[in-house]
Amino acid sequence: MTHTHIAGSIHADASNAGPQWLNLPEDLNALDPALWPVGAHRNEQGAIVVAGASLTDVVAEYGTPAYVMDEADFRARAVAFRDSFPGWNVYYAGKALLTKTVARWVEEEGLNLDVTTMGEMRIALAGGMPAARLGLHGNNKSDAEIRFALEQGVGRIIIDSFPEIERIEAACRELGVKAAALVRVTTGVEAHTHEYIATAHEDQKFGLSISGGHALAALVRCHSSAHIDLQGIHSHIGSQIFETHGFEVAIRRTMRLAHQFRTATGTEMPELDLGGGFGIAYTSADTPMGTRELASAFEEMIEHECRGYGLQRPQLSIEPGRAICGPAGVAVYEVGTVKVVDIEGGRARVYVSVDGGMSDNIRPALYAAEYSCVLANRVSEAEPVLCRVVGKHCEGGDILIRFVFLPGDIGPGDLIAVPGSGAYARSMASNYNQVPRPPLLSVRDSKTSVLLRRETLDDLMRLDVGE
Ligand SMILES: Cc1ncc(COP(=O)(O)O)c(C=O)c1O
Ligand SMILES: N[C@@H](CCCC[NH3+])C(=O)O
Repeated sequence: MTHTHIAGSIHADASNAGPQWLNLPEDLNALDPALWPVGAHRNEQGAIVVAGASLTDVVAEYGTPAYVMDEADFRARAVAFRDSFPGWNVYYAGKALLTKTVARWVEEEGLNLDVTTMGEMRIALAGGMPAARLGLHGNNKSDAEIRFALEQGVGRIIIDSFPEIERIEAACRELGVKAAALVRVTTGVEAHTHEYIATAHEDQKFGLSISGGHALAALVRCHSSAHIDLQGIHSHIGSQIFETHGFEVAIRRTMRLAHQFRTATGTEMPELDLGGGFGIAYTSADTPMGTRELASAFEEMIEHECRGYGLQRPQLSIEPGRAICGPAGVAVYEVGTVKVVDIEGGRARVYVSVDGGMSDNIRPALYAAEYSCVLANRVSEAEPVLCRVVGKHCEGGDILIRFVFLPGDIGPGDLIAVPGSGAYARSMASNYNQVPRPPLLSVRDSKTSVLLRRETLDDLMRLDVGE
């Protein structure tokens, strides 16, 4: 197959250089190890290989779009958290990506699992995660969810409101059990991330405010409840965070709250859960922290606060999601069209359309999240061209990658692969435009397994029970 330079004379000159953070890569065929599953490389034909499987072979069998997870990479990242935080409870946040198999990997690597809904509880249990190792979150848990969690013996419920305390007490009374619980608090931290994924500033739906006094009132209320076994304080400041500063403020405020709780009740708070939110690299401009670096920063901050208040070191917990599954997953798409569009200033933009889009990755549309991609089925020596990768949906905002340099001979039938697609892509996927959701495949020692099969039009037709 010959590859024509469809993008014509559009070169990576200054006027088409894209945003400041985007560097012109020295080698467009290279795979930045900061973005890709460990060991990802190109084979002799130039195709990308993940965990021993070439993406061209994988899509020849399963089609595109597809999410491809490197099982060993996922497990290694889970183990890195487990081993970097010895003595801590590490809960993998299932909202980032959860299937029965993923729950099994998490269980086998000795992590616990954070779930948010009946669906997540059911999948986690079906995957063999013991109920005692589940933590149930949610700002609007239903009675059915609370009851199910208590019946199954879910290890802890993270309480998010006063009405929920009453609902839990009522269910406990009925079932004759006591609920282990933490109270999620709002620390007022303005995490440096997108507004929609920052969760500790005051004006949002999660948790009970420390500054408003609701958090302490809820803790005291739970402490005195005959039906609740209060385990601790929970804080989650947001997601895709790169610095420790926000966590430092959260630790200071939650430890002061623990001190106030001891003053009010004479009891030390047994546990502090700092939530998740640890950022990953989606483009080469991102610089996430390592797990050991995070652990020692947190340990130091907590020790400092404990010393200051004369508190014992509480049991500590974290809930990483994205940082475990995100970099282990790659999304593969087939290019359908390449179009050069004139834009202002006599410039042009190259639109590369792929066979997926906002239905399989809503993050760019929802959070203006940046991604990167490379040509996946071959190498190319063509000149780099600044491209915009878009999906196939009826929506102008259906943009997967706003700015990326791709070889100028990219064309229909080529594959592109998007690293960092293991988190919040399949788990947030939709059927917009009646598009069936892609399969989730995992590769281990060159062998590919299906974790979630591709949805079919028959699946969609079966849901439509109207006349
Ligand atoms: C309570 C809670 N814990 C953990 C997480 C996981 O976050 P991340 O995937 O960014 O680590 C989230 C999501 O932001 C969350 O809401
Ligand atoms: N879903 C978000 C993160 C927040 C999810 C959990 N509170 C993302 O894709 O980045």
